[in-house]
Amino acid sequence: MLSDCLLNNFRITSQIGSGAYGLVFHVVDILTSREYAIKTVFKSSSMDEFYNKNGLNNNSQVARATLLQTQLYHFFKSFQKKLFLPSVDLDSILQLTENELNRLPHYREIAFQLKVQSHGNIVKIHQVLESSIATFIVMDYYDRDLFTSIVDHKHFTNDGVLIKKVFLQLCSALDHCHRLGIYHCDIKPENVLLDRNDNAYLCDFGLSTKSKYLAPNVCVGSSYYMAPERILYCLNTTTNGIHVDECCSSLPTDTGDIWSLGIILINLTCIRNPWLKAHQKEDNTFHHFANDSNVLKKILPISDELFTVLVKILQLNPYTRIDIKTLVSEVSSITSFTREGPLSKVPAFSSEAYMAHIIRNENLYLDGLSHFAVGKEQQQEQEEEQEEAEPESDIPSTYNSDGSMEKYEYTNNNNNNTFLSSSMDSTPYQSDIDDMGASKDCKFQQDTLRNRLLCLQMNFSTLTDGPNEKWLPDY
Ligand SMILES: Nc1ncnc2c1ncn2[C@@H]1O[C@H](COP(=O)(O)OP(=O)(O)OP(=O)(O)O)[C@@H](O)[C@H]1O
Repeated sequence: MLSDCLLNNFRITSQIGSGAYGLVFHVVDILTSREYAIKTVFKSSSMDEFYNKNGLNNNSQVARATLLQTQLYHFFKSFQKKLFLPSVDLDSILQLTENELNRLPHYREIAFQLKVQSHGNIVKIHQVLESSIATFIVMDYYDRDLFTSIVDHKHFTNDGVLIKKVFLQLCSALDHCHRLGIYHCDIKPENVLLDRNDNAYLCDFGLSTKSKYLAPNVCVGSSYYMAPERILYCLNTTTNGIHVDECCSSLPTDTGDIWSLGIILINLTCIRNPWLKAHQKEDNTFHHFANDSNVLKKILPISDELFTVLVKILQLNPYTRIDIKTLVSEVSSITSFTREGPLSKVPAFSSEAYMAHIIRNENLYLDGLSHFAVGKEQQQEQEEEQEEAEPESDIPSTYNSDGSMEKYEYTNNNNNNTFLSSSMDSTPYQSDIDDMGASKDCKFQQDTLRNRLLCLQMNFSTLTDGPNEKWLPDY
């Protein structure tokens, strides 16, 4: 419905996702032909107005997505399908105070992602465009998510090295977020994207928080992946293993993310979830696991080695859960994921292989090196054995012949200091270039468009002050 609509220099080609408050589109930059994803986050005030005006209730997810599409379509249509919107200076979003973020909750997601996106395994935001009904977040585009890749493409069933690579990259990204005081709180395969070389990128910071501690039973996240203390936190030491003296009004947030990593490790190795939710009263399987962790070995085809690691992750007591650094080290050195089949034998990562896969987080890499130095000879032997056993054609095509990965080019997008603190009217307006698609080869018009976009960069204060106040939702 929205295909062929133009948003600045981005042509919308298709819708690729939808969530509670927004829609995600695949777009192509008509100036560079590069692909991007644009996440459209609707302002709740404009949503409420729309629902009220049309006498609708906004409970169903499908109904919401359809209504969001309709609302956006009408918005584009009123500007002849060509919107020209100002971009918000990214640095100014990073400077927003807690008060300002409370007034603009959808900017919290953007601010947190901007804060951590220097890490190579986190989806990068390039621009934020503002309009009266929604904020448009321009991000790098990846055509697969981890869920589709695991479940539909069965991409990991035969490749233990790939499992390690993706999982360790994810650990690295999360460790980076935690070091910067950002806790994701919605780690799940749908929120991990993959590029053509099977590198992982964490996205959707919509539920992330800066709170180092959360109250027990704060139900945040997605049910399969949520830690037990977020669902049902009870004081009974005999059923949940948490010592009474450790029960308090708040529990660490980071260990909740680590629990979710454990479920993802099960997804990657077994293509299934262990339980529907970590609720002892409502989920029988989880209830049995809480009483005896050996249940995991009965319901999943996991090796003893993987079982040992999983038990350290899926500790009911958030204080005794494994930390990310140890987790990285243990998963790196694992030699079997399953009891039988292609994942029953996987190579332990040498320090070189580890470096090639996890180079994106220097802290994690440098601190983890000592672990690999010890067992290096043994690992070399294992690798040689592996080489002998496997024909060269079994090496995934995403690796170079020496086993290393293609270098990821990270370009820093800190060119926003060119913004003008413009006091212009920020109402979206139609582009005065008649057909931007047809003007692709015309350098003059391209330059005009570029200049136009540059001039339209604005400081956040221009959105929150004066005449632009009308863009702010009514909280
Ligand atoms: N940068 C991207 N590249 C490609 N696809 C993306 C990108 N960002 C998001 N998507 C797709 O859109 C879906 C929804 O995105 P996202 O999770 O950010 O939105 P959301 O509104 O927070 O959704 P939810 O409410 O389900 O968490 C993702 O699961 C993914 O499939």
